[in-house]
Amino acid sequence: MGHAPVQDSVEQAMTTHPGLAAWVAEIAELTGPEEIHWVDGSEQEYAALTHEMVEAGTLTRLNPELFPNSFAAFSDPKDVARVEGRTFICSEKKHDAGFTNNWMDPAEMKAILKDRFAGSMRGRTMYVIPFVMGALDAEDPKFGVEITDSAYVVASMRIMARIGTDVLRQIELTNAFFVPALHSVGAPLEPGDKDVAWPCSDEKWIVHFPEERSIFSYGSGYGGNALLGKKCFALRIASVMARDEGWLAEHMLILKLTSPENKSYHVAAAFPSACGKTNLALLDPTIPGWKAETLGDDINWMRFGKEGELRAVNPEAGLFGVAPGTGWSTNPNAMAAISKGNSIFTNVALTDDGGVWWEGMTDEVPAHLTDWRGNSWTPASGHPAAHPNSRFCTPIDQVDMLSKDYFSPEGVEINAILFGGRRKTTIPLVTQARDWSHGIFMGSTLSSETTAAASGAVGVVRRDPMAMLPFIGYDAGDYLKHWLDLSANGNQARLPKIFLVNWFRRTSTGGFAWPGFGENSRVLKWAIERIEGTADAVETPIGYVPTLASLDLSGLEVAASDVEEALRVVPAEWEEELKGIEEWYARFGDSLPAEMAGQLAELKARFAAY
Ligand SMILES: Nc1nc2c(ncn2[C@@H]2O[C@H](COP(=O)(O)OP(=O)(O)OP(=O)(O)O)[C@@H](O)[C@H]2O)c(=O)[nH]1
Ligand SMILES: O=C([O-])CC(=O)C(=O)O
Ligand SMILES: [Mn+2]
Repeated sequence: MGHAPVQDSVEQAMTTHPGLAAWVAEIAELTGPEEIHWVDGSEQEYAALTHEMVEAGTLTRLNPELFPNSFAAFSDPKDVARVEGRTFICSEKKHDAGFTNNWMDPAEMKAILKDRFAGSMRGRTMYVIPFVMGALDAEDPKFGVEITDSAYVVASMRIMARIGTDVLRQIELTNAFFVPALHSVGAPLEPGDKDVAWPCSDEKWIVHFPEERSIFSYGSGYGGNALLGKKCFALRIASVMARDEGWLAEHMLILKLTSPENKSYHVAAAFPSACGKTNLALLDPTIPGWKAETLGDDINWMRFGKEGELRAVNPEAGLFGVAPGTGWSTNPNAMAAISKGNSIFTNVALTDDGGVWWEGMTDEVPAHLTDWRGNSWTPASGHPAAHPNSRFCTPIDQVDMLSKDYFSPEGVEINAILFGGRRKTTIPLVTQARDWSHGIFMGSTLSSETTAAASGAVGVVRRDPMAMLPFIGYDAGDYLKHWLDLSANGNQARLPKIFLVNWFRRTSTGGFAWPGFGENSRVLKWAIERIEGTADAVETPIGYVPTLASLDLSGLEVAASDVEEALRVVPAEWEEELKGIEEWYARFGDSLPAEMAGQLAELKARFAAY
């Protein structure tokens, strides 16, 4: 049963933190691994782990001349995305999970988890990963420890977060609280069993206990299901910490823009999964004289500073980006970062010379590939070579345009917040909110067509408040109230201006009305000119929309009529939209803040008078 070595390793006292030592011993006893490995985060350890995974067939080493120190992994075809239907918020009271979350009684859930995790690591190594989200020298560093039986998770966590011995020593030194995050792929090995390249279970449980701030993830090895510092901690658990401690944990990129006049601004933007955060975060502006630098591409922790200004930090250390659509023409900054190597790719296609490829990477499609399922592929195969949710996992410090402020624990002052979704109709390219409260309303009614980032149907319009629908760790109405209450304490004159954007509107002939990507710099320029009070706009019932002349379209090879289509406010479309918003707000019941109900009533009144 391997119990003796487990006890030995625990007693070799890898930590002086009594709570951590006890938790590790308890989990080892429950899950029964063959050995325990305390992750030190070193380069040697990474080299050894990736080497072992290559030997085991979990990783393919890429051609070092193309992608140095880089690997490709291929998941089980049933384990390719976050599983929202299997994700739970187990608060003591059902109401505290709200209508947007799956809930189960904590005691009932604990019993199920205990049963699933019992013996779940048999025949495997149990890794203990101390990690911190955000800076280790932050005023109040947010620690976690992930226990996992997946070496792929260890290697990926090393890219995505600060992990290892330095973090462990700091946890011990300050006797810090840490979020216990337990992960198992749920595929124990019995003596004589041969392992598979991507072990996982058909049954998946992604479970959060917000009151005790703990995470249990069973059955999946993929992305946000398994790299527990990311969505589970830095959004779901952190959103609850943020509510209790007076800050915000958001699904937002952070971007710094500098104008030709050398004035700098910081933009935060919340778009649902696979709706353009990484791309906007790594923006390559097409308008002359503007400079963009990135601070973050997925998660943003914000708090009010001493002067009541809203400050943002990115708690992550890597990019876990959607591969398809990331190419030299659309996102050269991401491509340059990836090309430096030190990356793990998951579910992309392999080229015959040992590199990787995905749809949209190059204009020219290779004549032959090995697709993500390991089959020989040609352009005639009739299906994509890379999975639509295939990902690159790359250290953020390989991004040439990384702002030096990324490393500052104080973060940067946010001047503008964008909310955006993927909508074929209705939502204009950009709309400025009338004021802060109206901006929160825009965020609370944000909608988007579903994508491959979560399992389930793709292309269905759903409401996604602040792009946080799958990530709010408590009641959604209380979450809106928290935004409103918190910002009331901020310096009102310095609150960011809020904008709603949609890069994905279609023309009547079906194509994208707006070219997107680097051209989105034109929209950001307009937003900044609105902050400065210099750009024109039309006041519509939904907010301020650019006049055609107020957008800088110089050098843009797009028909003015397409841009006009992108900007239109069509009352018939809004009649439908208002119905959707009403249905959405009805679902909040009593917990909808009155201020938001008031915003909806005002919007309806403005349309009635339009
Ligand atoms: N048409 C169009 N497509 C875009 C634009 N920006 C991003 N995309 C595409 O949208 C998809 C997802 O973009 P990402 O930037 O990776 O999305 P994300 O929000 O970071 O996604 P997550 O990592 O899942 O949170 C990719 O296929 C992109 O090519 C744009 O401005 N216009
Ligand atoms: O969590 C993941 O698997 C990837 C991601 O960033 C998202 O879905 O928003
Ligand atoms: Mn994301």
